[in-house]
Amino acid sequence: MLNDFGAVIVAAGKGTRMGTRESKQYLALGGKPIIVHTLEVFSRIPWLQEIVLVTGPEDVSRCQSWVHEYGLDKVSAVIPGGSERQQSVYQGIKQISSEWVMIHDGVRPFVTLEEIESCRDAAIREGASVLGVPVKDTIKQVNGQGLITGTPDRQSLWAVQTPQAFRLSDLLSAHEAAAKEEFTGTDDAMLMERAGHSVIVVEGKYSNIKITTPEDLEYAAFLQKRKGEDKE
Ligand SMILES: Nc1ccn([C@@H]2O[C@H](COP(=O)(O)OP(=O)(O)OP(=O)(O)O)[C@@H](O)[C@H]2O)c(=O)n1
Ligand SMILES: C[C@](O)(CO)[C@H](O)COP(=O)(O)O
Repeated sequence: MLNDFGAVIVAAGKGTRMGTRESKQYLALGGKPIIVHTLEVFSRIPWLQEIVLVTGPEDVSRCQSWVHEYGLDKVSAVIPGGSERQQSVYQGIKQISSEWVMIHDGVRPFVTLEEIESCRDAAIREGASVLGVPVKDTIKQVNGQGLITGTPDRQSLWAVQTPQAFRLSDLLSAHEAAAKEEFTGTDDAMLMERAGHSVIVVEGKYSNIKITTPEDLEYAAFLQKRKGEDKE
C-alpha cells in the first residue's frame, strides 16, 4: 500500500526520575495503566497498519494481557526493549513492515489524532518530521561551575516531542550508523540529522506532555479529567 504507516510505542524505560517502585508507564491514570491510554489513541487510527509495543523484558506478558483485555487489535507484537531508549526503538522498528514508521513514547498519553495526522502529513511531504512546541522560557547554556556561558536565541528553540515520523528504511540505516559509531541520542531525529536527513518540526500542543517526574502525574490527572469532560 502507498504511504502505509506503522507505529512503535516505546515503554521499556525504568522511570528513574519518577522514583516509583512501579515503572511510570504502568501507573494508573483514570483507572487504566498509562500505557493503555497511549495504545488506545493509536489503536483508533483507521489508516495505521500495525503497532509494535516495546516493553521491559519482564513486562511482556502483562502487556500482552492488557492488549487482549482492552481490545487493542492493531498491536501486532509486544517485544522486549533494551537498556537505552535508542535500543528499544531499534528492536521495535525491526518488527515493522510498513513503508513509514512513527515512534512514540508510551508515556505521552495525551497526544491527539490531529497532532498525529499533522506529523504524518509533514513526513510524507518533507521526508521526516517531529512534533514540537516553541520553548516558553529563556534557555541558558551553563558550565560545570554553574556559570552562564551563552543564551541561544529563543526564536530558534523548540522542545521536541513524539510522535516522530520517518521512512522505515531511512530510520533503520540511521540507527545502524549510530550503533556503529557508538553514538547514543535522546531522540530518533538526532540520528536522522547525523545521517544527513532534513527533519521538519510540526507545531503540536503543550498538552502532549511526557510523564517524567512526580509533578507530571498531577498535571496528567488534570488533563485526563478534562479529556473525560470533553467527551461528555
Ligand atoms: N531503555 C528504554 C528507556 C526508555 N524507553 C521509553 O522511552 C520513553 C521516554 O523515556 P523517558 O521518559 O526518559 O523514560 P525512562 O527512561 O523510563 O525515564 P528515566 O529516564 O527517568 O529513567 C518512555 O516511554 C520509556 O519507557 C524505552 O523504551 N527503553
Ligand atoms: C524523544 C523525546 O520524548 C523527545 O522529547 C525525548 O527526547 C526522550 O528523552 P528522554 O531522555 O528519554 O526523556
